[in-house]
Amino acid sequence: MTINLKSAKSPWSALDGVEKLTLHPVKQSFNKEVVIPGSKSVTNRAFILAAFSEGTSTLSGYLKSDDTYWCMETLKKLGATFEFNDTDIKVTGIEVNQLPSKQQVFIGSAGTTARFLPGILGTQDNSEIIMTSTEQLAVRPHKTLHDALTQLGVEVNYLEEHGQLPISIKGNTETGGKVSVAGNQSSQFISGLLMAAPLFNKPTEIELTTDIVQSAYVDITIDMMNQFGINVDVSSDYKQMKVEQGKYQAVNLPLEADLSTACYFMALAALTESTIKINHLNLNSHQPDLEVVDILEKMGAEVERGADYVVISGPKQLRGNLTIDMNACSDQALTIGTLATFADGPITITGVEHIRHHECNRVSALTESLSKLGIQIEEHQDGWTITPGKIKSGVLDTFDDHRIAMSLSLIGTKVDGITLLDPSCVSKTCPTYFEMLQSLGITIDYI
Ligand SMILES: O=C(O)C1=C[C@@H](OP(=O)(O)O)[C@@H](O)[C@H](O)C1
Ligand SMILES: C=C(OP(=O)(O)O)C(=O)O
Repeated sequence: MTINLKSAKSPWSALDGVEKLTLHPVKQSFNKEVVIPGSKSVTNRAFILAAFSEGTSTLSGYLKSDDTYWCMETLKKLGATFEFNDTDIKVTGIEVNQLPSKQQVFIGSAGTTARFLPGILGTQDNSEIIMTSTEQLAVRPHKTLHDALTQLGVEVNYLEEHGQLPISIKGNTETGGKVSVAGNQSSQFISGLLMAAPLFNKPTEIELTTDIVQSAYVDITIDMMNQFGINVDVSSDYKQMKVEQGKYQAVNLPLEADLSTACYFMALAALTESTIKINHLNLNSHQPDLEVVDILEKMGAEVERGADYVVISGPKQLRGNLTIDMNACSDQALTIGTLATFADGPITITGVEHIRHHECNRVSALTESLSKLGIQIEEHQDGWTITPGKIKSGVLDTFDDHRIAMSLSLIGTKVDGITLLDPSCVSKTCPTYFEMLQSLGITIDYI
């Protein structure tokens, strides 16, 4: 019998009990501002690093969503304390080697927690942690990370299916050294090895056997390790990384807004001939989805880049006849794929084969969804060619995938009769997503 759960719903989820919703097209273009919630990627890194730091960190602007809730609950069960108000959270770190001797944790559907935590847990002596998840996360790729941790002396055991969650992780007194690992399935494996590295007993050298997908997420990791007092030595081609032993030190840190979430609002402006100003955006951020600003500009949107904001204004007609390699910012492949249906010529998206192993098989899920709406979409192993055409109304599955739901919702702001099933799956990273659309004047019927 499986100990994994079906649902990642948490006290921070929204739309409890809402089975579906119907969006109504925008009647008139608008000019509005939005403030985007905190970044999932930055929040979960900050929670984990703070939980393994000496002292108490204060984190402001953290994200409240399913992924961050289960990360926090897991760290609390491991001994970290979290005291929070609406904007700040104070995290007091776990004493070295003071993990519970045996503990079971549930991490929801968060790829970040699944890949960032096992290594760190393996640095602590005398403990056995059982990591369980949703069924969705259990079957995503993990084994490459676990094999690398085994090379470094961590004991990882599969409790049900080989290569899947749940796992048990046992700490050891002899850890660290050299490890070779592939980065072409998930950048999160590299981030997880890096975050654990300073806490191993020996200095750690990581050698990459391939390029890294979405490598900017590794930059975010290195940056945040720096902020918590640890330096990483990286070769210019990212193939060699060295980390000396050290202890993370508590910090006071404002956390960045989620640029992946921001993209849906930028896309909305581009699509509806509207103007949306996104406030409190770090335009020097490492978050790779910032590249969408340039993609929208290529598609004809007007962009104003301010010191800490961006304004996107949509054109009368989005441009197509483009081929876009989205390997570096693949969380947004679905967003651009959706916008492509409204362009003036076909758009080909390449480089995103690895998103077949995200929350769902995102490549085939978009093919299925757009085909259902009558759009011509040719699926490739690493993306699609999407040819704009007349779009029908329809009831669309969201595949328990927040990005499928948020991307397909954009179609409903242009086309009558788009209904999304299980809209609360947006709670993985943005529980307030549909409320934010409503605040921009979009009418939504909840059923
Ligand atoms: O490190 C991170 O915070 C993330 C890395 C990426 O995952 P992969 O590298 O597994 O594609 C990205 O898709 C995910 O949303 C967040
Ligand atoms: C792939 C994603 O999530 P995760 O952090 O679970 O990998 C995502 O948010 O698009």
